[in-house]
Amino acid sequence: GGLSYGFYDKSCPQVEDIVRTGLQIISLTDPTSPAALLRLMFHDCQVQGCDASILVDAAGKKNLPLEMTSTKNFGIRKRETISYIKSMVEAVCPEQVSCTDILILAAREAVAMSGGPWINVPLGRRDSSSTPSYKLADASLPSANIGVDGMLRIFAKKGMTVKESVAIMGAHTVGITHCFNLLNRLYRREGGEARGIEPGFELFLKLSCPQESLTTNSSFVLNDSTTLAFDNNYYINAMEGHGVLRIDAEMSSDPRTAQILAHFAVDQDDFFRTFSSAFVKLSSSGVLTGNQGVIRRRCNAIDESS
Ligand code: HEM
Ligand SMILES: [Ca+2]
Ligand SMILES: [Ca+2]
Repeated sequence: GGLSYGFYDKSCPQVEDIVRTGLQIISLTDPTSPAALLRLMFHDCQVQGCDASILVDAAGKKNLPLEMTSTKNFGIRKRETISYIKSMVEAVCPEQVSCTDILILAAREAVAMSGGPWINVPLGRRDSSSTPSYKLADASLPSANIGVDGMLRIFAKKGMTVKESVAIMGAHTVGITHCFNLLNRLYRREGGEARGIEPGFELFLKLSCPQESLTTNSSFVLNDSTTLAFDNNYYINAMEGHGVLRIDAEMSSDPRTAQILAHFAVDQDDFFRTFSSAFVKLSSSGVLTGNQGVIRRRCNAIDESS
């Protein structure tokens, strides 16, 4: 509701091209940027809706602990690239395009640029004029050790089918996981034996993330074996017991998700189609439109006057 295709046709027809160019420049300097931007979109939309709240830096007299200080946002990277693209957009169409739409378009380009589907997204989102505290982020973002139940609940709230929920998890076909997020999975197993992990792969994860490394925060493993390519390898890996996170692994044995996983592992086209409809649902959740919210001039700051 409130979003439309071609929203900027009159006010900023160049915006989609500018975002694409910006992302090409950003990925040349760091080819892992597309993955970071895709996760950034999810973490923004999950907390107070898609409203660029995650981009705001604490500043001035309102130096509050904002959502970025939540440990659930550990590993979030590349927030500043949205401000960079925003400045490119402002130079051509000042005060027309929201930071939120730029973030969604950047995530869309991130998928396409990595070899995934090109997703047609409706636009017209506005930016929040308030930012939640870290407490809302703590409560709204999934824990790194979530299982199938919790995952399905999160995406059902966004109107996704089970198939779409499995498809949106395919975002883990790109990017990395820091060892910090594997602590519970590898060394503090409260629920007993891990499901869906092949012993050789578990050994590999433990060697990549020795217990001592978990406090240093910088070591990581790849989310799938083709970490820069948006493909269906994530599902093939998960079927073989090579899922990195608990959710990546457990979907292969849960009766609600196993067959969908097996299907995406052999049908990349259907994965792409289903991912696209799931992406539109995720990126349209809890949005501000019309006269709600603002169009920020700078993505990382909320003007005291507005
Ligand atoms: C229940 C759902 C999910 C859980 C529990 C989860 C958990 C995680 C965790 C723990 C990481 C590792 C972060 C790090 O250590 O730096 C990660 C990475 C990532 N996630 Fe998810 N995720 C979920 C859903 C999603 C969704 C819906 C998307 C996007 C549509 C997404 C995209 C990504 C991407 C692209 C990365 C790699 C980020 C990078 O390379 O910096 N995830 N996820
Ligand atoms: Ca948000
Ligand atoms: Ca991949």
